[in-house]
Amino acid sequence: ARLAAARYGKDNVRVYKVHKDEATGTQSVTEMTVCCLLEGQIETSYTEADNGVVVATDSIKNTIYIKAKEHPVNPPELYAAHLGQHFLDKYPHINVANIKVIVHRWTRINIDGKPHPHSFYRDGNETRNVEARISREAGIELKSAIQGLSVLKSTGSAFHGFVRDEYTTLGETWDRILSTDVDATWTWKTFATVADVEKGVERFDQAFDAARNITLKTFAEDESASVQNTMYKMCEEILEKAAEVELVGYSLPNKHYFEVDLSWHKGYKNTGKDAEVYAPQSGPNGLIKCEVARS
Ligand SMILES: O=c1[nH]c(=O)c2nn[nH]c2[nH]1
Repeated sequence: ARLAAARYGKDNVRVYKVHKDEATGTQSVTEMTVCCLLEGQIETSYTEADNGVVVATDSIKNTIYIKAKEHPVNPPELYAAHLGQHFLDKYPHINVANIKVIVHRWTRINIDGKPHPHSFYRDGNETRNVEARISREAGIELKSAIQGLSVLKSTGSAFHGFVRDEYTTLGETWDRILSTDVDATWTWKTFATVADVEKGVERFDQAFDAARNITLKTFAEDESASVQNTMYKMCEEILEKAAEVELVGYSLPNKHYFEVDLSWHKGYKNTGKDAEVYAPQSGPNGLIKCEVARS
């Protein structure tokens, strides 16, 4: 037998960092969950119980906190780059750091129309994520994402003209509910160094805001002919907006809402154009995926 692949580290490292603006007294908070897995000349720790090559996962966990103290945690793309590069700089035998940063939402509370200086609420399970691969050989590869942004539209979605054969029971519709949990990713050009990530660092927040706004606007305004076509439009717009992004992807569950026929009860009309009461389905669900490149 031979070791075909290996990476190890610490997962589910929860980190919180507060920024206190002395001038205004306003405090800002960031909460994230970090996974850091290392690759390199570590084979003998698996094959020969040689722990001399092992940077303990406990030390990796410590490093995640230390780098959060030393460096900004925003944007998460920059924090991930600093954290990953540390392992290559410190340990000659470590050649790749795989890092995932999941940033949770703490949205500032508005009290009587005024933003509160140090109070926040969790507005949804939506997260902003970064997956980074920092490699001695290939440089810094960053993939940013929005996950868990649940959206629904009560009309403005159709699905008809699809294959009809002896396997088909689904009726055509020109007016349906569309509901999904957005999982959008955008992959950046490769950065050679952390300095290159840092130069023009505003690109990351700008791309996140653009991706989120484009997703919501296109979802709301597109007279959707299918999930496929609507998500493709989102990809095109994000590519247009973010020059240094090379690839955009979506993975969207189609969370079905079934009409409930109530005609057996006093002849109630509740289907087609009279449908008001529906049965939201937990499963099965459609799952539509795509990746769109610049050209
Ligand atoms: O938008 C949709 N795309 C599909 O491929 C599909 N299949 N059933 N319903 C569907 N809705």
